[in-house]
Amino acid sequence: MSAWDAGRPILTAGETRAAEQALFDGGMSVEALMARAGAALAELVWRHAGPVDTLIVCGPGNNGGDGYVAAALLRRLGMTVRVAALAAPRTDAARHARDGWGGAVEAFAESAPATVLVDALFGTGLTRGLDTAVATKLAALAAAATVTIAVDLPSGIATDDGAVLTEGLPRFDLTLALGALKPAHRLRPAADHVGRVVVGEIGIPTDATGLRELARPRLSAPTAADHKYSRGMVAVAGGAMPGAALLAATAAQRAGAGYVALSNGAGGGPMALVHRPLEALIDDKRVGALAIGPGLGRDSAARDILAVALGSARPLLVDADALVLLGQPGLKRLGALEAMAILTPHEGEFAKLFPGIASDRLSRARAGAARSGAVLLLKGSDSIVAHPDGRAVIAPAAPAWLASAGTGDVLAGTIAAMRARGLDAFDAACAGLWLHGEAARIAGPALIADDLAAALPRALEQCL
Ligand SMILES: NC(=O)C1=CN([C@@H]2O[C@H](COP(=O)(O)OP(=O)(O)OC[C@H]3O[C@@H](n4cnc5c(N)ncnc54)[C@H](OP(=O)(O)O)[C@@H]3O)[C@@H](O)[C@H]2O)[C@H](O)CC1
Ligand SMILES: [K+]
Repeated sequence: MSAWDAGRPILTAGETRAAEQALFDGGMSVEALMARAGAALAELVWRHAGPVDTLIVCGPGNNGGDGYVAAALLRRLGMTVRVAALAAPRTDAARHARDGWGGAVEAFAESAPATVLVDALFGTGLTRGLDTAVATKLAALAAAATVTIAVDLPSGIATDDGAVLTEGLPRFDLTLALGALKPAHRLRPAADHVGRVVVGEIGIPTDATGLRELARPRLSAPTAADHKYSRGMVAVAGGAMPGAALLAATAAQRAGAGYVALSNGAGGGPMALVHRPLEALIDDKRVGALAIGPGLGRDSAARDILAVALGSARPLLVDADALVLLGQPGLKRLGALEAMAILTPHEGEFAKLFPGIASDRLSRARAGAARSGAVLLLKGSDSIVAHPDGRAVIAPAAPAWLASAGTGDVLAGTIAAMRARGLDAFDAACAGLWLHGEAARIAGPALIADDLAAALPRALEQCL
């Protein structure tokens, strides 16, 4: 199974509406779908919070409708549940749901807090930030609650680009994503507000998605028929700063490559690391991935090394300094390569390589991939892998301890190992990214890049 198929689908607001419409066209009513959403919400509240007093705040759209349905179901279970409305329902389905609740509806502005707060104010239909009074009240209700649950999305974040449109928005404990994840559940800063995300299956079709969540890769263990080259041969083109290239090379070894060679190294590193000149490596057809950038430097020698790498037919991974040196002519050459390359910029490198692409991170990653003809991994706490064909994968937040020197070099080496073992450029970037995040979890607080490389085998073990 490819990394693409394995990941959970992520739908934008528009895609969610289209998917729901497909159900309606097939004869399902909005009310029936809302009944499923409300049942999923009631079950979540019941299971997670138990029979404690609950306040469900409902907005005017179908997000509010889900809240009324859940309120009626929870009342039937004997729970003490109150409903407060920000405004009267504006859709037929939401009106129908409120009628089904039939109980008292408090005014949102005057509602008293409860142990459990359920936010059903706005979901995918939010078009702007909350009014200040609404935002202040929501924050006060959340602060007074023991458990906070958001329906589909915390009210006040944009569904598609991860923007937080509302100041003082609470951080929820739990979010029930209806039908599928949305980009805001994974893109920061919105993702900082969703807490644990549970997907409530309501039967909407998700096959048409171009976006998925990063999934654990499935990797085969070596068999008796394997030898060091069949397990993947990685070349790392070193330069001015040997430590960074050494980290990348070590990571490639620890990520399971059978043979790793480093050029321009200053010696040192594991005994199993082979030191060979770049010229000898680029003509070696057994090299399944050539990583360039970590420790390369930006001087004229670095430019020469990059030119040699770009002239080779080996599958390339371009990182760090090499991204900065690449420039527009280099980008053009990348797109024309036989083997699809992988670019791994952080935001700063991305901005230098793709001036003028100013948009949200997801759109930027996709535009960079399309413009370069390469798989692009935009690094950050919510890393994104984009394919030139438009597909993209978002990684769940990785440990913030990763913000430390050399961790990017480890990522480059890890991805190179995945590419050399035979994965295509997109799957290799996804697999490497997953292993990197998992290694960080294993390495724990105050990790340094060396620990990360050392933790890779245990991360790899989980994929076999
Ligand atoms: N579509 C379905 O059949 C189902 C959807 N589900 C749930 O529904 C929501 C999406 O519902 P929708 O009605 O499209 O949108 P919302 O409930 O999120 O809100 C739309 C209304 O809110 C107004 N609005 C938007 N932003 C604000 C704001 N900042 N302040 C005040 N009012 C706002 C908007 O009106 P405007 O014209 O003023 O923009 C709408 O009246 C989805 O998230 C699911 O929870 C069910 O799951 C299944 C069926
Ligand atoms: K909500």
